[in-house]
Amino acid sequence: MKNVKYNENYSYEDVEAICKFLLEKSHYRPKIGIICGSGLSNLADILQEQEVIAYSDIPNFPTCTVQGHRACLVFGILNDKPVICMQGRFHKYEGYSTSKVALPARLMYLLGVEIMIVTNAAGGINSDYDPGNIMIIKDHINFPGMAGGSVLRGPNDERFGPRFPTMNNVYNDKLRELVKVAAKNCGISNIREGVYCFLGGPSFETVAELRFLKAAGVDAVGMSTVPEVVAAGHCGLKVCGLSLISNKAIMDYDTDDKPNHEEVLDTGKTSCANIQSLVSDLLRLIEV
Ligand SMILES: O=P(O)(O)O[C@@H]1C[C@H](O)[C@@H](CO)O1
Ligand SMILES: Nc1nc2[nH]cnc2c(=O)[nH]1
Repeated sequence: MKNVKYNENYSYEDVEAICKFLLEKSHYRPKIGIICGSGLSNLADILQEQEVIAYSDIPNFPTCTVQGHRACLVFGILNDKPVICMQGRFHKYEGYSTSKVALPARLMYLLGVEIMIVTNAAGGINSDYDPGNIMIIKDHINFPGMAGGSVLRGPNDERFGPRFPTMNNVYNDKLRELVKVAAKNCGISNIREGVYCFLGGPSFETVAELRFLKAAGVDAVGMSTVPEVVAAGHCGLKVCGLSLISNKAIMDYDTDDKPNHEEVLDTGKTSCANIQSLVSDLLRLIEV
C-alpha cells in the first residue's frame, strides 16, 4: 500500500499554492484542461511540446491509487491551443476528501482554463451501446449528490463559486455539437449521446441496481466525473464530457459474465486512438 494521505482539506489558498507552483514550473498558460479516465492516459500523447510533471513532484498534490491512472500532469500544445492534461484522477471511493476530488477542476480554474474536457470509462446500460462506443454526456444523475454527498458539501468559498450553483447546461450544448462535428470529420460513427450516472463504487452494480438505473433513464454508469463536473460548473468552467463505453452492463441473472477492471482497461487500450482523434479535432474546432 502506498503511503497515501486521504483526508486533508484543500482550501482556496492550498489550490492557489499548487497553481503558483505550476505556473512557475511551466511557461504554458492553458485554456483547455483534459482529465483522462481509466485506461485513457494515452490521450495525453496527442499533446505536442510536452512538459510532464509527476503528481509526486508537486507539493501537496494527491496521488493515484487506481491501476490505469498514470499520475502525471502534462502541459502541451494541441492544434495551437495551450492545454493541461491530467493523467489520472481522484475517485471518491479511494477514500479521498471531497475537496481532493474537486481539486482538478478548481486547479484548472485558477490556472485560467476555460473549457474542461472530462473523460471516463463507463458501463453501457442503454441496450444499443457496445464496448468501444463513445458517449457524449448530455446530462448526469448524481446519486451520491442527491443523497447529501455532493462534492460541494461543506462551507462554501465564494471565490470558487456561489452556494447554490446551477447545473443546467453544465455539459455545454455548443461543445456537444462540436463533438458531433468532430466525430463526423474523424469518421467515428459509433458516437452516442446520453445520460451518465455517478455511483459511489468501487463495487460494480448488481443486476437489480442496473435495472433500476435503466428504468430511471440512465445510458451509462460509472464511478467518477460528476464530482469534477459539479466543481467545474461551480466555478463557471464550460464542460465537455466523454464516456468510453468499456463494457456492457450485465442485466441478466442467467449468465456467468462479470464486469471487471481488466476489461475496462483493455477497451481503453483499443479505443484510445478514437478518443485521441476526436479530442484533437474538437480542439481544432474550439475557439478560446
Ligand atoms: O476514472 P474512470 O471513471 O474512468 O474509471 C472507471 C470507474 C472505476 O474507477 C473503474 C472501474 O473499472 O473505471
Ligand atoms: N459503476 C461502473 N463503473 C464502470 N466503469 C467502467 N465500467 C463500469 C461499470 O460497469 N460500472
